Amino acid sequence: MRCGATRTPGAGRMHPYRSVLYMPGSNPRALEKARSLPADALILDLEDAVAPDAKGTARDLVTAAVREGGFGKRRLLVRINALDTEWGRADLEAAIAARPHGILLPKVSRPELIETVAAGLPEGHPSRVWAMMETPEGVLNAAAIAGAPRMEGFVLGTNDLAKDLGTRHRPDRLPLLHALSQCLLAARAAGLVCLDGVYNAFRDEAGLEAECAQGRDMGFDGKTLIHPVQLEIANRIFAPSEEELALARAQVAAFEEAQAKGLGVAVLDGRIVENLHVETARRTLAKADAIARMS
Ligand SMILES: CC(C)(COP(=O)(O)OP(=O)(O)OC[C@H]1O[C@@H](n2cnc3c(N)ncnc32)[C@H](O)[C@@H]1OP(=O)(O)O)[C@@H](O)C(=O)NCCC(=O)NCCSC(=O)C[C@H](O)C(=O)O
Ligand SMILES: [Mg+2]
Repeated sequence: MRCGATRTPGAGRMHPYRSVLYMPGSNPRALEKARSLPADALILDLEDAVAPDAKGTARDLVTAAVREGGFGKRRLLVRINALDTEWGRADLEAAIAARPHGILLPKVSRPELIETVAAGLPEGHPSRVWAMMETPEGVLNAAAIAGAPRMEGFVLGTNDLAKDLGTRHRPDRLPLLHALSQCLLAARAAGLVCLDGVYNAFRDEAGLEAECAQGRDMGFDGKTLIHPVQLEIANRIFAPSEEELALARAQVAAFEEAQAKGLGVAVLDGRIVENLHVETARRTLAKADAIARMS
């Protein structure tokens, strides 16, 4: 999907990630409901959404749900507790045994953590590694983390990041923009998926829509979400619009026509269309196809 990435895209890159819904692993009703919700991916959470005395139950529920399946084309990530907590090692072992699409590690600050987890995945194991980017040290090490083995994606943890940076929450997210951009740069350089953080006020539709549009314009693949009511907005904002698709088709057609005449550049409505624009156009069309395949 990310044709401009410097690494050959894996199968995960061909999947849309417009909407990625967290659900507490301790909530069987939410786990069941998730099988029919219109999310591109799900994060079955064992970390912050789960109270300490429910950690063991959540681990059992989540791994049973992954094994049972029934989630259709939705990709499944299991977010485990940090390996230096009392639950982390058991979570990792259980997640490896359950074989979700991705194992999401919280509060990743250094590439060595990814290397350790990747080394524990048996040869040919299907799970890829994902990193929560939510500590100042992690953001500073983003390129090294992105380049670590088995990595497939970054998830921005904007709540933890704001806490550690001491920033205030602002609608324009100005205090976080440097960190968001740095993680995006690192992810793109390594050909990874990159997902924006959550919008906490889940009943505030206008606020969510604005933040999704900002994340989309920055280049994120999609938004992480905390409540099903947020799905429609993320799915709509992160999908190519009809206007974008029409432009993409026209650019491809104009360029192919120019090429047939032996030209390297086309002109469409007074603007040049070069190879690189066609690459973007084809990516837009491929994204729409991938979204269509979700239903
Ligand atoms: C925020 C919530 C606690 C609200 O829950 P609730 O009051 O139950 O909401 P509703 O009554 O409106 O729910 C309506 C129905 O939808 C289901 N539901 C609710 N949330 C989810 C969900 N996330 N996934 C699936 N289904 C969900 C309810 O079960 C109801 O179903 P029904 O019975 O059929 O009517 C709750 O939404 C929630 O717990 N959300 C997830 C919170 C979470 O995961 N937080 C951790 C991730 S965020 C984070 O950690 C970010 C990062 O690390 C950072 O640092 O930024
Ligand atoms: Mg967090």
